[in-house]
Amino acid sequence: LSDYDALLALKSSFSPNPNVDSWVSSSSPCKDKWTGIICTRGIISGIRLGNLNLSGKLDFEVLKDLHGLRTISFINNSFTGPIPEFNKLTSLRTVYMSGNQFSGEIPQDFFAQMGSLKKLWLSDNNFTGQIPESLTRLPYLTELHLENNNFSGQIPSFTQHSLTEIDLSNNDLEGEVPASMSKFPASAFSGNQMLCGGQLGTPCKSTAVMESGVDPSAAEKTSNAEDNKANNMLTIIIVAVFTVIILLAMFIKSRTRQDFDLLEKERMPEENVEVKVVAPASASSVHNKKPADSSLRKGNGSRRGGGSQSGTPAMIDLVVVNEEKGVFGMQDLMKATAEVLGNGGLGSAYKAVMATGVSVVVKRMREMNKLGREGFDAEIRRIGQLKHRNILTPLAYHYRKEEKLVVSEYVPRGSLLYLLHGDHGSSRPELNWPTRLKIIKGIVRGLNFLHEEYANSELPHGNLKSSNILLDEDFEPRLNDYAFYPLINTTSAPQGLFGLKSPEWVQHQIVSPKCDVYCLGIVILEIITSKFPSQYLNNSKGGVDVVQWVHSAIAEKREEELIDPEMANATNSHTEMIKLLHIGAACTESNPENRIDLKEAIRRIENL
Ligand SMILES: Nc1ncnc2c1ncn2[C@@H]1O[C@H](COP(=O)(O)OP(=O)(O)OP(=O)(O)O)[C@@H](O)[C@H]1O
Repeated sequence: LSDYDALLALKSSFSPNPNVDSWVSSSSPCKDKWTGIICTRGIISGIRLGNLNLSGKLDFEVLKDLHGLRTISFINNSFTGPIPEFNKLTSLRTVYMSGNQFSGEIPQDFFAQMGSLKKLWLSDNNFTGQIPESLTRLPYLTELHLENNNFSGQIPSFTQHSLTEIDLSNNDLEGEVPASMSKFPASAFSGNQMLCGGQLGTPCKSTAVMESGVDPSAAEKTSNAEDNKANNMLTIIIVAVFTVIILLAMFIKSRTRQDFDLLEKERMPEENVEVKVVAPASASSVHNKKPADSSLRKGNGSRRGGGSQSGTPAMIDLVVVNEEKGVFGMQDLMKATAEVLGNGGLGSAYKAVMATGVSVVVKRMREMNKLGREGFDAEIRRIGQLKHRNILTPLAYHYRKEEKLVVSEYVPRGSLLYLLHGDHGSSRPELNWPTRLKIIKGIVRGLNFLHEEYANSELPHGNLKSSNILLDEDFEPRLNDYAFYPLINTTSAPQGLFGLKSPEWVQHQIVSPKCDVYCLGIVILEIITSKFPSQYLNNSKGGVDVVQWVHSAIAEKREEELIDPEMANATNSHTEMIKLLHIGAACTESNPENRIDLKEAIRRIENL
């Protein structure tokens, strides 16, 4: 369906109404300003038909091809029936359906494909049944309004940090408000008779009492002895719960520090013990330049490596492979304030701000035993020597058989993934075309550098994706987590490296530098469309299949639809954007034989 056919089909799905008389086939939705249609440079980005006395049913499936559509609002009308299938529109960011007469249960997985959804308003309707659990898995959800309905059952646990506004008041919800939602005020839950928990001031009865189905008024009539027993049980449970909470809080507080502690505690007995340490040939470690393969006495005095007491033999804790940010050791990391950044396919990442003011990221790698200590040392040392403005060079590493650390400079603006899809509130920097083009050019320059440095490698980068592209203050990109293919255990590599999500690996386990070109294509399409690629997910649930989308749009000559509406005003640059979409498509050809090579992609991009 063309845009205009799609809107006319939507119109015919609800009852005739003079308020949408401007929607007629002889005119155009954007140019002729159809009622409620919001266009951003010729692309339909919103439908706002609130307070227009509309009624009947809504068929949203007909809007499936409106790829620029981000917002729909039908508030305060008289629509009836079950929840309309706006979940077929997987790119929607805001949905306002409050103040209608929608009714019935919402399927639990209704929102499973709506990975971009940020704001959902379904308040003041007649919905029943449980709150759909799929809402708890929407990564960018910020506002959720379900108040004044008849939702029942327990509240599922919303753990998203993005969620800042929630209203579940005046429903029939029951049970305990999940602990993860304690930051929300009592008013968010009021008017639910059977709800209990901290902020409501109604302590919950013990599970045993609730599950036994005993009516509280009947319980009151039971003997004093039973009351006392129940009260005692309740007290024990409350005390236990508080103890657990306090322990948990203490544990979380000390967790990050412990994480670092663990890294160097080799679980040695307390008495002095001889350990063999293979000292890297020219390591600039904090214990500087030990002779290779030296036998070092390790005891209580020197257990906590990183304290570089001169002359004290100690285990080599942190091997500095690049001194650009100075020389530091494990103890400096241990003294640092640390925070968890995330958990990726290769391991978890922590930010640590050291006493010197230098901020670093420490990444714990789990599955890197393919080469052994010397091989690992050689590879990281080699990476540590790389110098290119679009490459983030690691600063140091720590080696243990069961776990490795790689330390890099912290890049304050964070990743391209966060810039494109993160929740920035109102402070998200404008992502105009020149900025996006600059980012893409920086990425290919960095990638080209790696392909030259690792000309003999099967997979020079191996893990190119938006979370591994960090941006400095001027939006200059720096590639991260590259050249790990030779290090990663064979069985873990497909899970850990995005390069192995290329079709030739998935189908035939073929690895080549062209896998990096495929990843580059995904990043290009992600940057132009601002869509989260489904290719980044392991379960193909959520995100947008940008490859399929671009290939079909090109075949049908409707590439304009893919361009992020935020860039719609840059009319002079649309030709360039479409050229870049074609380059992205050529990079993501599923057959590597038909895929352009990196040099060709770079030549075309540099010509833009
Ligand atoms: N040096 C850094 N500076 C700033 N942010 C960083 C840095 N390194 C990683 N991050 C961010 O920390 C988060 C977690 O990183 P991590 O590398 O663990 O996950 P990932 O990139 O999603 O997966 P993978 O393990 O496959 O690389 C990501 O959002 C990433 O962009």
